[in-house]
Amino acid sequence: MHLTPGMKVGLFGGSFNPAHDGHAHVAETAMRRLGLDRVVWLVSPQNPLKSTHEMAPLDERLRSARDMARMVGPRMIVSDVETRMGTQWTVDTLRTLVARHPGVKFVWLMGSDNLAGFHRWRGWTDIMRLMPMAVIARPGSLMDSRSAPAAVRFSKARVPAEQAGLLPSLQAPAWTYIVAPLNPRSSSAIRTARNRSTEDG
Ligand SMILES: Nc1ncnc2c1ncn2[C@@H]1O[C@H](COP(=O)(O)OP(=O)(O)OP(=O)(O)O)[C@@H](O)[C@H]1O
Ligand SMILES: O=C(O)c1ccc[n+]([C@@H]2O[C@H](COP(=O)([O-])O)[C@@H](O)[C@H]2O)c1
Repeated sequence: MHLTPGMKVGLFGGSFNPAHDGHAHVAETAMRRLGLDRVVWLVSPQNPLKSTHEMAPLDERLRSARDMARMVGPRMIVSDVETRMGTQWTVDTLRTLVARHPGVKFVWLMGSDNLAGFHRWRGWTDIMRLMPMAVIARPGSLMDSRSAPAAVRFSKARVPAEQAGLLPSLQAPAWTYIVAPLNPRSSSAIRTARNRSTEDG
């Protein structure tokens, strides 16, 4: 992936099983609100906290992410770097990318459902100290964003959403919670609908 020093780059990890317009919404919202030059869709070999059941092969998920990212625009990059690195842990991925791309201003992007369980991720406090983070609100997980253990632990590092444009240039830990217009799509709902239509017919 071609990134140059000074670029503001969102890192957007996901299973993308399959990709959908909720993902496009996260990438587009982050790009606009944070003023990002690029968003890298990191297609995960396997989320360590998710079941392997129903996980489509990587090639299929990469294709799905590429099709959706193309619709967002030319600033999107879809990457299988985690598979090539042989890691499924975000903290390892982020450490490697920071080391490989000196001077790039990275921001970790995720939906608000992941904020609730973020304290169960390996090395989560290290992730918070590695790069700023932007959380995009998602229906069904609109818990008070102040009550997640990660939000409590890093409450002093929270930046108001109105100042999200500053985030890529801030020293970590720094994070924001963006309540954009909500998008209800989920990969699991798409898989359920597909399975139902196969059974029906
Ligand atoms: N509709 C949405 N609104 C906000 N964030 C979303 C939305 N859909 C996915 N995300 C975020 O995108 C990232 C990747 O999500 P993922 O690929 O697991 O899709 P998913 O729809 O959550 O999948 P599943 O339903 O199988 O759990 C996660 O950080 C997730 O929170
Ligand atoms: O590193 C971890 O402990 C960890 C635990 C859960 C999820 N993640 C990452 O979070 C991102 C979103 O995952 P998912 O399955 O919700 O799309 C994806 O990049 C995963 O690798 C990472």
